[in-house]
Amino acid sequence: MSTATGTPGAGEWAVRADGIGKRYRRGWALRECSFRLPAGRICGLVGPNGAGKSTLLGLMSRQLQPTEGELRLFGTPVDDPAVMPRFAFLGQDKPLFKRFTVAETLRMGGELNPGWDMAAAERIVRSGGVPLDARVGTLSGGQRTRVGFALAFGKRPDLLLLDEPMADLDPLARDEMGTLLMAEAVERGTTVLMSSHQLTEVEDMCDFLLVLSGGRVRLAGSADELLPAHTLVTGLAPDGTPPPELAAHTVVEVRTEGRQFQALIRASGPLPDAWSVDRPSLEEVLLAHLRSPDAPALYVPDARTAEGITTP
Ligand SMILES: Nc1ncnc2c1ncn2[C@@H]1O[C@H](COP(=O)(O)OP(=O)(O)OP(=O)(O)O)[C@@H](O)[C@H]1O
Repeated sequence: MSTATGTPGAGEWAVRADGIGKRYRRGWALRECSFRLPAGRICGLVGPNGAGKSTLLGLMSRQLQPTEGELRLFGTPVDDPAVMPRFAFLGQDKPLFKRFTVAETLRMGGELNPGWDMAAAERIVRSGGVPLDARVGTLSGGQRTRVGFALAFGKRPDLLLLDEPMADLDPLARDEMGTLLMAEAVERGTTVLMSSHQLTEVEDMCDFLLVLSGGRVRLAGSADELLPAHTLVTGLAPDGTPPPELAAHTVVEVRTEGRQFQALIRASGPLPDAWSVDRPSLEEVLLAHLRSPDAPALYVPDARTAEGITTP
């Protein structure tokens, strides 16, 4: 609920992280992560291998405990058992009992989860033509993923945490599961946080983005705001080096090829007329940030916690 002042109430943030960090024996996997994710969004969690995505999802799904900082789901601290019914987690390996039939698996879901929606779970399984009497061990990877989705959605979570759940699917099954995921999430207003290395999938499905690199947040915000903040500029680099005028802007990435440069920037003022200016695609913005892990971070206001995060 919004308050009278229009400030969102605590429950409107599906996730709120204040300075969270996670240290393993080898070192920090996540450090000083502060962001918030508004409820009802489909958020892509993007970052190179080892960026900390699984660790972050592990903290949110209570499989790991933060070393520092505070994490809240819908305003409730994540270590409070009251958050348990509010989220469901689905990872790459689906922990299903191979000897159970699909029907038995869904029944077990019902026994473990008080608000279980058997009709929704069966609909997801049936729409993929997965026989209810088949043993889970005999299903294909794609069919098992569908059963995993049925278990996750049957729980009727407010927050669905997905750690590359579609990585083992063929393009057709991926597309089907993506459509199913969006339809179910939109119908119920479920917040989804989904890690993926497939940038086109992120571009197609997600309206909010969280980009991690080296255990830190690099981009956080709605695609609608992050995208227009970036500009792709191209121009001449006569001596093979980027022009000094770039220094007036926040440069995410600059590349030169022969006597030309191309840069993804966040413009701080007018650009030289000699440069050609384009709007980048979301994939171009994401790729540039993945290639330039040290580029200055950007949080749009909705994603910013009250703590002073400085953004260029
Ligand atoms: N159980 C663990 N013990 C020690 N170090 C770990 C453990 N899990 C992850 N790490 C380290 O923490 C860092 C972040 O790993 P994490 O799996 O969270 O990244 P990721 O973004 O999910 O990567 P990927 O895209 O490869 O799945 C890496 O350096 C990794 O080696």
